[in-house]
Amino acid sequence: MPRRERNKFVKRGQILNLKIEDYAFGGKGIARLKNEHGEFVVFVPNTLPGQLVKAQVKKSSKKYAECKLIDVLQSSPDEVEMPYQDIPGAPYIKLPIDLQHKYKKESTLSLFKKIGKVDNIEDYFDAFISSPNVFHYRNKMEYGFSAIGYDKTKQTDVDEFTLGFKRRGTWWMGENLEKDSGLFDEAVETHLKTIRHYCEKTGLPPWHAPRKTGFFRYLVVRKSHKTSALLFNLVTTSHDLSKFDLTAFAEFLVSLFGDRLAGLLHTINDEIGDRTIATSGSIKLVYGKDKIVEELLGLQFEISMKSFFQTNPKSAEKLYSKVVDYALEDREAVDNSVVLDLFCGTGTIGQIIASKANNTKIIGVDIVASAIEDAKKNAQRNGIEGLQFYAADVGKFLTEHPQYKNNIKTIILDPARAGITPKTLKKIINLNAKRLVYVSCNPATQARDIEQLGHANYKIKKLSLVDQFPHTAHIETVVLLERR
Ligand SMILES: C[S@@+](CC[C@H](N)C(=O)[O-])C[C@H]1O[C@@H](n2cnc3c(N)ncnc32)[C@H](O)[C@@H]1O
Repeated sequence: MPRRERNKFVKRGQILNLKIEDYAFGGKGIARLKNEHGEFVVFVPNTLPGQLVKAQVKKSSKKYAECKLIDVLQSSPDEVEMPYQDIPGAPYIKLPIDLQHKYKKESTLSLFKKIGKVDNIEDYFDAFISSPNVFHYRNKMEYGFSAIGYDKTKQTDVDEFTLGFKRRGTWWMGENLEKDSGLFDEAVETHLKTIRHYCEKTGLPPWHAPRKTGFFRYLVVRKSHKTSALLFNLVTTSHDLSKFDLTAFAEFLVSLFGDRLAGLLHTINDEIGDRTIATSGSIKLVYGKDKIVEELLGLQFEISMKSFFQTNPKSAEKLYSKVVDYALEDREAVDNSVVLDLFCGTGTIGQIIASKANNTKIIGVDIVASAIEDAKKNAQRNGIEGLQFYAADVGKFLTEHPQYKNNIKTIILDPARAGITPKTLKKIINLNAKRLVYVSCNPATQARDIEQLGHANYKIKKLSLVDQFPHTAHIETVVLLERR
């Protein structure tokens, strides 16, 4: 054994049984090991205080180790029975929602203290906004086909046609979704096993991840919470396609969902990478329409299979209302002026502000051209004027448009999980805006950026947390910053 490994408290690859005692940001359970040298901390994602878990060490240093969860050996006394199937995407579903909120709030605020260096963050805390629907809140789900399943009794891999999600912690094994997971549409998930039986009966093979062969790959479903319409996308390889009757599959879906079925798309994806997004490849409409319409705060949005749209629309309404409240709190900094909506996606926030403010011009910028196209169409559809959208990298856009420097009072920021790059953040600071409303789906990178903004005299005025994804570790934050 190498010397470095010998000196460590635990070794990489080692299997440990751990009692989880605490909860760290991002859904990491904390266990503590003790020996004559003192205490050693072990993090295990997707676990919660009170559980006894089996985990494997992935990374080990002198002070702590990071593990991968293998199995929950004993539930936490806080957990309650649920009528739903346990899936990797909802590791905390058995924890009462109030406790989930408590863990999310405490761990997020402590992150702002540690990374953001805001010791008195509690003083700025405004609201914890719960999701209006705690269950069945999602509007999109990606189910995967697999040729390898898991035999629970024998605790081993088996050759099996599965449709559902990956087995927790594995990339090669699938697990059937036999009933409602409590996250997406109840009827779709109740019927998923019927869809699986239909596909299995064709005799065509599901995807075999290690061999990278097979026909059936994914079934993606989008739902409009406004109209209940369902849009399906069946992803297969091209091999054996002539043996599969797509029209008959569409008719079968109609027999299950009736007029809820808005459309069926078929995607051919022959790429071998299993991590390929399920909607990449050549896409063709088989039945109905390729779009569904969703409503948010009274505005209508057309959503295609590929376009980004908030996954929990009812909660997104709450999130957007908070963003708009913060922005409109100082009308003088919004009315009769230009507001930048940076990382605007499909332009939702900008449209809501434009519909409520007086004579405000919104400039939306996003790097994804199709999102900008959708943003333009949506603004037109809603009859909202005063919006201009640009498909560009925010950093490049700001370099190419120096006219905004010293001319902007309010900026909306809603970057992706990685946060804002230091170079772009500098350009945003140089705009010299009075107020920033910074929305984030990853408070860890937001806290990092807020530390930098602090050096440029932007101070937090208010902070709200929005629980967009109950039963997961995710939390969305809205922070209002003002320049002193
Ligand atoms: C969280 S989403 C924003 C969602 C948007 N506010 C909405 O409600 O539809 C983050 C967005 O940042 C965009 N993005 C990522 N990197 C970018 C960059 N360098 N420049 C511009 N946009 C970027 C992504 O395309 C994505 O739409």
